[in-house]
Amino acid sequence: MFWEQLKALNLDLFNITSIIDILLVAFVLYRLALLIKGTRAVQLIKGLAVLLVATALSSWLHLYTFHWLLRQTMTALVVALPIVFQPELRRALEKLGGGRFFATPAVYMAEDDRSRTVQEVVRAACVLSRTRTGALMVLERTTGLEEYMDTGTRIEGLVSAEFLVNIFVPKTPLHDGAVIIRGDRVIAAACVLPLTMNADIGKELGTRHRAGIGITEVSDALAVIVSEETGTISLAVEGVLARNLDESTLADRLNGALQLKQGRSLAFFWLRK
Ligand SMILES: Nc1ncnc2c1ncn2[C@@H]1O[C@H](COP(=O)(O)OP(=O)(O)OP(=O)(O)O)[C@@H](O)[C@H]1O
Repeated sequence: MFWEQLKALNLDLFNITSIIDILLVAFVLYRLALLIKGTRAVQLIKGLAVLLVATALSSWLHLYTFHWLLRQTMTALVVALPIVFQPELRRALEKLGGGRFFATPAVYMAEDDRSRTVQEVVRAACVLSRTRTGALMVLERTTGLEEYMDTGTRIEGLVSAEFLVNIFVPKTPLHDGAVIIRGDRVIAAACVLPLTMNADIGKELGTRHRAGIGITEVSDALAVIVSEETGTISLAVEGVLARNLDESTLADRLNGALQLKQGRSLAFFWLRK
């Protein structure tokens, strides 16, 4: 039936294969873009694009010596890149082998699973707040946070409030640093995050809050911070810190921020389901 419809549309096998080909390439490029977004590989790709354009232009304008110089630089880069980016390449290959290339970020999860994750994170934050236990929980959205996960200890356990509370118990091995959550999994704990350099942030805020804000400046992640000193719960989004949140406000904001932005990657969302 489907086949006949396609024939009626005058599409031959070559065209169908081409469509599949294009879709596959688009899918792989999209996943790669997600993987490198927010990492130092982005700068590298921008640099390479500039070099490529300059090489093409120099050839077109017959600037032979300059063109020769650029070509030599490109050749040297092809040799140097695998060495410089060895950790990133290894990580990408490990992911591919471990099936994590296809892991689902929370924004692409089914509504029920996502709200369960939010519920558990909020419950953990409230318990930690009551007991004045310092905590930093990062929820990955579309930017890959692999490089920060690698600074901590891999866990890959299902998110639950009890589990999260347990991680932040003082003097236990994983309590220092941040927990990073992808979808419904705690991927890593004791992770080191970049500190914000924003001078406008209150002097009373220490490194936990600065690290929480910092990660949201270099990625689209969300950071839930519980203060050890005051027990207050804060949420950092896109470099902005909302402080003193109560349970329902935190849940609303997390749910809102994790919802798939309208019109964004709906085809991919469908693929994930
Ligand atoms: N770069 C970082 N990445 C992740 N966690 C960090 C980082 N720097 C500090 N931390 C965490 O923050 C803790 C220190 O918090 P600090 O008291 O300086 O911050 P704070 O913002 O004042 O928070 P609190 O209100 O809980 O005291 C460290 O023990 C560590 O767990």
